[in-house]
Amino acid sequence: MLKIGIVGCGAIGSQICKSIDADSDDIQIYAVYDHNIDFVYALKEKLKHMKPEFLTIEEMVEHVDLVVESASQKSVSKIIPPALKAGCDVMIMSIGALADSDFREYIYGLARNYNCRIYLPSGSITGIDGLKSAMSGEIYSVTLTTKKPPSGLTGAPYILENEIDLESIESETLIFEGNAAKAVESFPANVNVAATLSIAGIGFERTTVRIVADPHISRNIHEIEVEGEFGKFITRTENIPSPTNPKTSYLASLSAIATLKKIVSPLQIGT
Ligand SMILES: NC(=O)C1=CN([C@@H]2O[C@H](COP(=O)(O)OP(=O)(O)OC[C@H]3O[C@@H](n4cnc5c(N)ncnc54)[C@H](OP(=O)(O)O)[C@@H]3O)[C@@H](O)[C@H]2O)C=CC1
Ligand SMILES: O=C([O-])CC(=O)C(=O)O
Repeated sequence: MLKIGIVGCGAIGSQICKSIDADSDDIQIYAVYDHNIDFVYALKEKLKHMKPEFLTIEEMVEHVDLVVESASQKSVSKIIPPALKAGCDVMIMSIGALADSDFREYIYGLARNYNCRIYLPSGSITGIDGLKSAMSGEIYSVTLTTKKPPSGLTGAPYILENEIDLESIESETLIFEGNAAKAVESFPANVNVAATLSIAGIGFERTTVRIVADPHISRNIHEIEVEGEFGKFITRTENIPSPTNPKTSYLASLSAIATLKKIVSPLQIGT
């Protein structure tokens, strides 16, 4: 039985709990934590089989095998180092926090020293399997084009700093183009997938990101184009947003659940 603790009980954390509660004999939600205490109690009430404890990160690492971060980029530095130092594996959803190369190397070092694993789910994109395979040869370019309804970009630092009036956008508009390092810093709650692509592929400096606001779409669309020695692939994922957080696609939660199930399965499929 894999005992897990979840920090962050919003769209992704709640969906993980509900799905594991409904359908897993091999995984136990042992503990949950969110700084919105009401969210935690509301979630606990919805679970039919499991009765997770409400524990802080310092408390939960004493009991669980794996800690899931589904909170925010800022929370990652508070959650992941103590979990690894306590010998827990970790799964990170706010992958943009790993754009900081010093922090990234620090947690890779902790994982090596404490013999732990760091899981980074594919999230709301498709094509990570192909990119990982292609990385065994030379890659020439990786481009992510993310298209969201303007409302899905509200509150992003780049939007605020550049005083972009999202409500006045009437047609498909390119809002940002740059490398993944800058994209993740500018849109921390929108393009964690750019960080996932960078880590799986050619890095934050060489991965290109385009962010488009389109008032005529209701889905979060991620298009990925990879060119390399192998040839070229293109993926396009049209994501239904999570009902409780339109910035987050439902597939991101499903990907976290699939990663947990993969950990406890004897069958490892895909690259
Ligand atoms: N890898 C991927 O493909 C994807 C990653 N994400 C990322 O995953 C993370 C979770 O997403 P989602 O579930 O939609 O987010 P939500 O905002 O729906 O839920 C996150 C919850 O965690 C809480 N929280 C934030 N910081 C802390 C902290 N330090 N300690 C305890 N609780 C905290 C939040 O509270 P409050 O809001 O009050 O701070 C909120 O209740 C986000 O960072 C998001 O950007 C999202 C989609 C795809
Ligand atoms: O869920 C999505 O569509 C993508 C997202 O928010 C992220 O990568 O942070």
